[in-house]
Amino acid sequence: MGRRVRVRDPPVQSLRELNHALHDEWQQIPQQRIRRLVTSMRRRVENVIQVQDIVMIENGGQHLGSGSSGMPPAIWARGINKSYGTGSSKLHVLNDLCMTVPQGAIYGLLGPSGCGKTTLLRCIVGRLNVDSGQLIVLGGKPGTRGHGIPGRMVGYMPQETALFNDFTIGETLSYFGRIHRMTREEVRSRTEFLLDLLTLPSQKRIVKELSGGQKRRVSFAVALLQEPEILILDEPTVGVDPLLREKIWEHLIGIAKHGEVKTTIIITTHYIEEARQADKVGLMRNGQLLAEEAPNTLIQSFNMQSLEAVFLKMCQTDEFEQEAIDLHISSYQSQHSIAMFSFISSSEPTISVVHNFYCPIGCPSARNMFAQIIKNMTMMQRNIGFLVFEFLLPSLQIILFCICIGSDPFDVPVSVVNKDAGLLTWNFGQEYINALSNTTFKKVYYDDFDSAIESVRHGDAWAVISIGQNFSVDLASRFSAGTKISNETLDGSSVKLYLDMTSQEIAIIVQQDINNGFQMFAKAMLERLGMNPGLAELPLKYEQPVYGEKKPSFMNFMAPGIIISITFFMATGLTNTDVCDGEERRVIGEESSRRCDHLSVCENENSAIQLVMGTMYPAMLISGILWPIEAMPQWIRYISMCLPMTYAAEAIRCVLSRGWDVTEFLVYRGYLVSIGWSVGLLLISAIILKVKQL
Ligand SMILES: Nc1ncnc2c1ncn2[C@@H]1O[C@H](COP(=O)(O)OP(=O)(O)OP(=O)(O)O)[C@@H](O)[C@H]1O
Repeated sequence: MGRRVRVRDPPVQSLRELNHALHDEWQQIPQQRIRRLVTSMRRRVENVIQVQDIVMIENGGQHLGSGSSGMPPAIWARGINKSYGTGSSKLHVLNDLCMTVPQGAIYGLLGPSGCGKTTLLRCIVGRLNVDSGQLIVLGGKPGTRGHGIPGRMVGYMPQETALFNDFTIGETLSYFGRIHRMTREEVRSRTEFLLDLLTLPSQKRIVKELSGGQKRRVSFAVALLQEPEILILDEPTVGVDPLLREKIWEHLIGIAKHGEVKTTIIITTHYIEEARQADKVGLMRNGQLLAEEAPNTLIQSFNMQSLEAVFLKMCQTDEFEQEAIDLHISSYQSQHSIAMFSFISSSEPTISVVHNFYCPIGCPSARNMFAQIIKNMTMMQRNIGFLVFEFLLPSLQIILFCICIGSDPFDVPVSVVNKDAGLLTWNFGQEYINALSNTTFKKVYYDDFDSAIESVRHGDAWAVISIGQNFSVDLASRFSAGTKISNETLDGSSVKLYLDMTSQEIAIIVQQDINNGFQMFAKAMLERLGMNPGLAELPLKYEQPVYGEKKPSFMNFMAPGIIISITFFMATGLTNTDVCDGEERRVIGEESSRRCDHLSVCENENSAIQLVMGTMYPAMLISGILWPIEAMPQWIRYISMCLPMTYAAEAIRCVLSRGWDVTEFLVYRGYLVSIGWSVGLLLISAIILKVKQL
């Protein structure tokens, strides 16, 4: 066991001195013990410091009431943890992180790539919930209903631009203005100001035609638009030239220090030196803040020339030194907290970079819905091709469906071989062939049987109708000889048919019309013999159908399913337009993705479309849209009973074919099942999105 470590109240003048003192002492001690000590000290510090305490501490133990020094911090985080994934793939990103951002301060959040800066910002704006610890933003927990975060109070500029590519700059700002309930006049004057500040081109320019840097500036303008109380900027100066960067910083300092409402700003940047202009910087590594000080204090403490050097020094320290620094900060905080917070309160108000537009989870407000409608209309207007695709193409599909589906085949080529020698003046073979429909069949005559069969084999005809040499004689015998008729006569009086059965629809029509032709021929024969032609008919009588026509059409069966499918595809296409550029979505993008369940389980719109395509066709098949469920195996029928389209298609079929109204069970069941599925999927989407946010 190593020596017991007791953190005394060392008479040190600076963090650096404390670090050295502790470092020397701890070199002898096993690292595991130091880790435990660090954790325990942190807990003790966190336990004693609460938001109210900070106010007290900042004022040297006295509550001074209102005024800048008496204000609680804009952001206060203690011991927050956040991880992604579960089980062995769990990734701890924020580890017991503590952070204090005073109101009206500019706070530079610095750290190597992947250390968790964006994750922290997402927690602050309420896009992610922390796993544990306390996080208070503007006096409340982010994401709490009615708190305003996410919402108008916070402006968030994510790393990705997250803009609507087909919008102009002006339309983009108007859209977000509507979301934030700004008046037209407010939006107009802010637009003018921001275009000038950020040296953006004309507001009529379309976003997708802008350069990368210009897009980022539009994104920045969106974050500044409603003059939020907290502005969070995730690398806002990437791709921005030094002059403009300077101008942006001037503006940030202006709104943090001189604005009517002092804005708190948190800014992440890879240009470390620009963070010197911040009131306070947080140096982040491995999900923790190694230091949180004014830039100059840090530089002096570490005896370095630049903030970048301090940053590098801290990042290059090995694991042991890292923990020593953590420990000295913890002990420093616990033992010198009054001094530290006094420093904070005595410093000028800081700026932190925030920038967000997220609405609280739940139903979008009427205002937001209105903004959405305007946005969708603008997008459609801008994209005529899309409009045609989404609305005209489905209509065209329905028209094409009606034209192409359901009619009987006609002009079907059949090969005829008639060798009938006839009887007296009659040639029954020819008369039978004449009785065959000239609409359905296109008769091609052959002299020999082999050539006729060959024509079917080559795909030139769908059937061979072959009539033997003694057909007339044998047929006459067949009708007159009664029971004494021989098999040879029966065979000779038969028309031989050789069909290509590869197309069921054509084969059925060919067979049906060949039978009908024979009945016509038989009736004509009986009439000529002075007998009742009705004798040629089957002793079955199909009366007027209860529903539908005597000759049903396949189209009538298919139409309901096709209407449902097309409607579904239209809805899919429309909801996908809500997705904006970039992985991050601002307010409305979030809400629209909440609305469509397929997006809630997919990372992006392409995988959502693939998922829709992949699930849509099996669902259509099983729902009895293309073929009756009654013709499917029993186990498939059980599945189809669980699918929404089955009931919807049946309901529409009942309305269209049977003329039923909504009071009939099968019709209202279709509506109820569809509504139930929609509500269920919506709830699942909301839950999935909520869980993803965790
Ligand atoms: N949605 C997510 N699911 C799983 N892991 C994630 C997710 N988002 C971020 N991470 C991981 O969390 C860690 C911290 O990511 P984060 O984006 O917060 O870092 P960062 O400090 O902002 O990096 P950079 O400066 O490069 O933007 C990284 O290892 C990243 O891969």
